[in-house]
Amino acid sequence: MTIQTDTFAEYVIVEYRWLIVIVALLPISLLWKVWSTFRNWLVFKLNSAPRMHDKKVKDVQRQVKEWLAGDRNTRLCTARPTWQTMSFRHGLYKKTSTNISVNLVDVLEVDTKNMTVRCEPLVTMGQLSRTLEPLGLALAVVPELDQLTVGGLVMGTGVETSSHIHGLFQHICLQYELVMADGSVITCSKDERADLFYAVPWSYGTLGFLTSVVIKVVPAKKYVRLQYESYTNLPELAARFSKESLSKEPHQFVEALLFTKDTGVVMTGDMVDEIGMDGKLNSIGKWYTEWFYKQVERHLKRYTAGDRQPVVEYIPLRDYYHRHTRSLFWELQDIVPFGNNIIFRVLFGWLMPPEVSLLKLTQPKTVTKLYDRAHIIQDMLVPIDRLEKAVLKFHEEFEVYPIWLCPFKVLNQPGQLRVKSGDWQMFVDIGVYGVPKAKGYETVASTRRIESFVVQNDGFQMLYADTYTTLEEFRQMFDHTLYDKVRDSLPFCKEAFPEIYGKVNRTVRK
Ligand SMILES: Cc1cc2nc3c(=O)[nH]c(=O)nc-3n(C[C@H](O)[C@H](O)[C@H](O)COP(=O)(O)OP(=O)(O)OC[C@H]3O[C@@H](n4cnc5c(N)ncnc54)[C@H](O)[C@@H]3O)c2cc1C
Ligand SMILES: NC(=O)C1=CN([C@@H]2O[C@H](COP(=O)(O)OP(=O)(O)OC[C@H]3O[C@@H](n4cnc5c(N)ncnc54)[C@H](OP(=O)(O)O)[C@@H]3O)[C@@H](O)[C@H]2O)C=CC1
Ligand SMILES: CC(C)=CCC[C@@H](C)[C@H]1CC[C@@]2(C)C3=C(CC[C@]12C)[C@@]1(C)CC[C@H](O)C(C)(C)[C@@H]1CC3
Repeated sequence: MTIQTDTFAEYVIVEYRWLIVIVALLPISLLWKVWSTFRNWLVFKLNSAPRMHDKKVKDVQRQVKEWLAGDRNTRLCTARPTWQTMSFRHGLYKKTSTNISVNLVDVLEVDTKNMTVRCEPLVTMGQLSRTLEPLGLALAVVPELDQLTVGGLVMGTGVETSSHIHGLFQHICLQYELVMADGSVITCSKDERADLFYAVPWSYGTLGFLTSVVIKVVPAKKYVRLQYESYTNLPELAARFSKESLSKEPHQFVEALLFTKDTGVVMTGDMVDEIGMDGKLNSIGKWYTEWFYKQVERHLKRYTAGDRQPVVEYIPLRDYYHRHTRSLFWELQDIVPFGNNIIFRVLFGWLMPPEVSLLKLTQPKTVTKLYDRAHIIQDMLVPIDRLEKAVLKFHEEFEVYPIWLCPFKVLNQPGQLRVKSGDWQMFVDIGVYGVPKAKGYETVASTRRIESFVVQNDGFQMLYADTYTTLEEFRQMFDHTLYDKVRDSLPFCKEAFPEIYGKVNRTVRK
């Protein structure tokens, strides 16, 4: 890790964090994975979940009604411990609010006729892709870290390399079932209580408690045929990336990784059932294989060394979906520096990655301090025509590589996201995760400058990471018109839940 430390103690804690990870976290993570995989399998096989669902929803209602009957001097939030979530920080509001246990963890029904899956909010992406794969199905958008939950992705947001076709996670959700602040259970969809349906995404649990979601699925095939095209010039890379994202007949998956300001690899993929003659099988999910982004970097190096042929590979579908899980994008290299070493991979690779929740739970204060000072984790979402300009601005302020680029469509629907005109607008997610090398980098000031760049360019920010915006700026970034109207109309809603900003701003997150 290239972070500078002030004291020797800090140095030891940071440099040897891997020791704690190897000795304690990986074995505990393994036990947890074995237990939860077995439990999910058993519940789904016994098909007990649909019968239990109503009972579990009633229990959520009971808790809300108890709060209603009391003095109501606290607000409500889910009881999911903040260390278990995929957000970067711990939400302080959990300590001061009444915690409602929404312990709903099951896939309820796969409807192959209507091509939907109904599931409960704590179902994870890994669990869903594992359940759907044997049925020849997949979610239309599979946010790639497999500990992400359906509830978090609905109430926050989810984006993936098929989002240039299907939109964000919210755009593949067809119906929500919620327990409201008055204790009632309601469902909403585009045809039933449409205002509520469109206000739920990005509401961060401030309208009601989600208890089930109906999500669109698509037919799946065995492999993804992935083509890697390397570039050594940003305008050319940006042009190729945009053209593919906006094409009338685009590839099913589009993604790019930038390794410097001027070099990167554009990846386009399609599902196929057979391995063609133009490429080899690459099972990137196997425990001994090199981390995915390192493999991509190798293609770029080969290209700059003079081998100009685009490379084609066939990747098993589920391996593709979870391609960034094993290395948590490139965040794990700072925590387990030798994690990608061949000997480590062969011996212990199957234990990776440690559970993010356990990493969060055991994070020493010193590490938090260092991440505050010298680490950036942000996903900024800007219209795709600003891609080049945005990369240059990110380079100036952060200089962090790799940069993740993922195109996504925002449908022109009511809600928190603004679209200029037409039925939809194409955006790009620019993900920066790592240690900034830019001269004069200062976490708050640099992030504030990027935030205002994003607002000026009609973009917005993912809220699992830190936002330093003021309430006014936040309301400028996200359209609150429908959200405010819905909150005004829902009984007890304002008493029960803070505004979104009250749950995501930096001062309520530790
Ligand atoms: C007890 C145990 C023993 C294992 N032994 C071996 C072994 O001998 N050889 C071996 O190859 N693997 C081994 N693994 C790892 C496992 O086979 C692979 O990680 C597989 O991808 C996990 O799939 P899953 O659905 O069982 O688990 P999951 O619970 O879905 O995943 C386990 C972890 O692997 C990650 N993961 C899941 N699928 C993928 C994927 N396709 N690509 C990238 N990451 C993924 C997830 O992020 C998760 O953290 C072992 C795992 C366990 C729990
Ligand atoms: N590829 C991608 O798209 C990625 C997305 N992310 C982000 O990660 C987050 C998801 O992480 P995850 O750990 O799954 O979710 P979290 O537990 O962090 O939940 C996120 C928010 O959703 C609310 N929420 C979750 N479940 C319910 C429910 N049943 N009812 C009401 N509110 C609920 C939470 O409310 P409360 O605070 O009350 O618990 C919280 O405000 C999202 O913000 C997502 O954008 C992160 C990485 C990648
Ligand atoms: C939209 C997309 C694709 C987002 C990808 C986000 C990932 C890079 C994020 C999600 C969770 C995340 C914030 C996390 C971390 C790194 C970046 C992650 C993995 C780490 C592991 C960094 C190290 C920290 O000590 C700590 C353990 C708290 C966090 C946990 C969450």
